[in-house]
Amino acid sequence: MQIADALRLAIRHFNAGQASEGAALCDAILNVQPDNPVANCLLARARMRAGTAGEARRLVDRAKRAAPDYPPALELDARLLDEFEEADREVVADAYRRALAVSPATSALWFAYGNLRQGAFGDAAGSIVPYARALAARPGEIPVAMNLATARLKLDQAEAALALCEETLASRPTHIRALALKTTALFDLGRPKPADALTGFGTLTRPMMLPVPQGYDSLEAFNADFAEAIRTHPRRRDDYDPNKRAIRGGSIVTDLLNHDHPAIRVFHAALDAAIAAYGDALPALPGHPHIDGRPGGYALDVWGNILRAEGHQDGHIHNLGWLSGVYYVEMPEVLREDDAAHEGWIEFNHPGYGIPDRGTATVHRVCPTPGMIVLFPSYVWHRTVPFEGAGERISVAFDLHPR
Ligand SMILES: O=C(O)CCC(=O)C(=O)O
Ligand SMILES: [Fe+2]
Repeated sequence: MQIADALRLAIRHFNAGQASEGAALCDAILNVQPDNPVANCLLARARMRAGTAGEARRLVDRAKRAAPDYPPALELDARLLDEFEEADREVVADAYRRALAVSPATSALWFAYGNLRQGAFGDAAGSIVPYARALAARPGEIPVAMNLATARLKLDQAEAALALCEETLASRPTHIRALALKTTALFDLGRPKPADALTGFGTLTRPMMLPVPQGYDSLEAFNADFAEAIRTHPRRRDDYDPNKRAIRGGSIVTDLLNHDHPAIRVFHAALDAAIAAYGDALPALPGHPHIDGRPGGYALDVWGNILRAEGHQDGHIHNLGWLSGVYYVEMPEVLREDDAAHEGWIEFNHPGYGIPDRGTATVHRVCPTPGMIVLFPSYVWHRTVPFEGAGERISVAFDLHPR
């Protein structure tokens, strides 16, 4: 087989998801032509996908030496520096600029460069043009539109942010991030009424009490067992990635229900009952994205949070859910209904992810008590207020993933 034919076949394999066949062909080509830039880059991309970045780096460097302006080599070089090698942000920025000079119509490169400006550089203004170029190359690309809307909100350009949200919602009316950013844009623009209608405090966002789980006389007795189950859970850990979790200080328990403990078993049924009661009480609001987005079935993702003094949750939303909620298991002494500082409370409508709170949002707060469950659409921003003093604040949060 000619080299050119072998490369075509390798590309066909990769495109069909047959990575090992594609890689075997690239290996064979590189045995004959070790510097072949196409084979080196194809294989490097496969290695990067598989997470073996060191191997990818060796292949990319070889491609770059053989063909310094070969666009895929420059693109892979930038992505390796950015995503795997923890390179200095200036080095990464240079690499993206070099890659963009030879591939000025590659949406993914502009998107990645915009994310570098907004993220590592904290330069929202510098991310606008890259995101706009990304959208020009791929109109309507939702992740780009959402990151651009986020940058617009940081720059106090709520009108432009709102337009981006509406554009996304036109094709995806229940898109969680678009609804969250839209809420903030509306508050920023001094239009609290439609924003409040999205949050629906008292109807869509509301506290209720958990029905007493089977086999227990009271929520108090249940919470004592449940707290013990959470504290001793085999997946309790402190070493979570702060880029992936909103919790600051404290421990988490992932996949909480997946552990054989009597309190966990009965909690699941009580939670399902509470969710069903929430659904039964939902108002008829035709055209409302939370109501229209109600799924026929759902899967539960449940995790635990153990916070100590000064621990808290930054403002966030739950991108994968339809409905989210928090059940309160054990609260420190300091939490009180009459606390003007709201220590340890949950607060709604303060945005997160670096989006400023311009003081125009309708902030709702709930003082959690053990046995309480607070439910809210997954697009409603929420955070917790840090608290001082002794004791642990144990909550169990969950998402309903549409199915
Ligand atoms: O503990 C709380 O009040 C909030 C928890 C939360 O928002 C979460 O775990 O996602
Ligand atoms: Fe949350």
